[in-house]
Amino acid sequence: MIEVERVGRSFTVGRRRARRTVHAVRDLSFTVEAGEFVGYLGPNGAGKSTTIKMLTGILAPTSGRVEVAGLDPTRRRTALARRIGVVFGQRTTLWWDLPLRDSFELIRHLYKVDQSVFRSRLEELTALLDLSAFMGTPVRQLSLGQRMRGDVTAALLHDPAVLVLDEPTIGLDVVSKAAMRGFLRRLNAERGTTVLLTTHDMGDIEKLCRRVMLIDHGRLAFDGTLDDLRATAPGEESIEDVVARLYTGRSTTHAGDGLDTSKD
Ligand SMILES: Nc1ncnc2c1ncn2[C@@H]1O[C@H](COP(=O)(O)OP(=O)(O)OP(=O)(O)O)[C@@H](O)[C@H]1O
Repeated sequence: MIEVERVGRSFTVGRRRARRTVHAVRDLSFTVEAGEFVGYLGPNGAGKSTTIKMLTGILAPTSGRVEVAGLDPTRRRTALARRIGVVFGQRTTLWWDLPLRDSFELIRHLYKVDQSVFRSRLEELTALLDLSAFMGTPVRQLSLGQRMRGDVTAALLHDPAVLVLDEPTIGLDVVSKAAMRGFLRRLNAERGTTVLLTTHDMGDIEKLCRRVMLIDHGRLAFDGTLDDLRATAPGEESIEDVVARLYTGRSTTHAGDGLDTSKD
């Protein structure tokens, strides 16, 4: 469902003499099969957002090949938009001044979702995400948790095969977080939606992901199951500590995972 083959993305920053190249993503390869729920971890600045932008067609790779749901994201961005849903927890894709209901209606038009499909999908998502109390509320007046549920709904109205989530639980209280996780788990288990999740919340990873990929300095530093991840640091008690070890490069390499924390 997602194929990333030897992908690199660099940026030129600074002016004149201060000009330099930032390698945000380097020689990155991985595959995500249909129906998987994969956590995509990495410290700040590791290259997660850059990867997501390449998967969704916002950025073109400098080198290598990306394919999502059978399409090249950069060349077929519009076609791809019908097959994937994207949620950026830090920003909304909804219209700030419009009631939630109207934002959904606009999305229906943009994605050309059939009216009857839209109605039944919205009804289902409204029930699952408990939206009815604030459907008529302008997005600017929604709480963060309500807005996030609205954004997730917006990303799923066209029933995409792939859902890419960039920090979907950021800032949510424990109850809202649990509800969001429960919803995502069901979406993956019952509808078979493929999910790629970026988060700094290890609770998300433990509760949702069987497989975890970890990127550091633009390179894939780990790809394995949650148990494999724990096995990289047997002495550590929590998954936070295990991941912190990997981030700081103090961990010993887990057999076959090719941990690489070099900073060249
Ligand atoms: N448009 C850009 N121009 C220049 N440099 C960029 C650009 N976008 C990203 N970078 C750089 O690329 C590197 C990777 O950034 P990216 O946003 O992908 O990291 P991230 O893993 O998503 O981090 P965070 O967890 O903080 O969101 C960083 O060094 C960042 O400064």
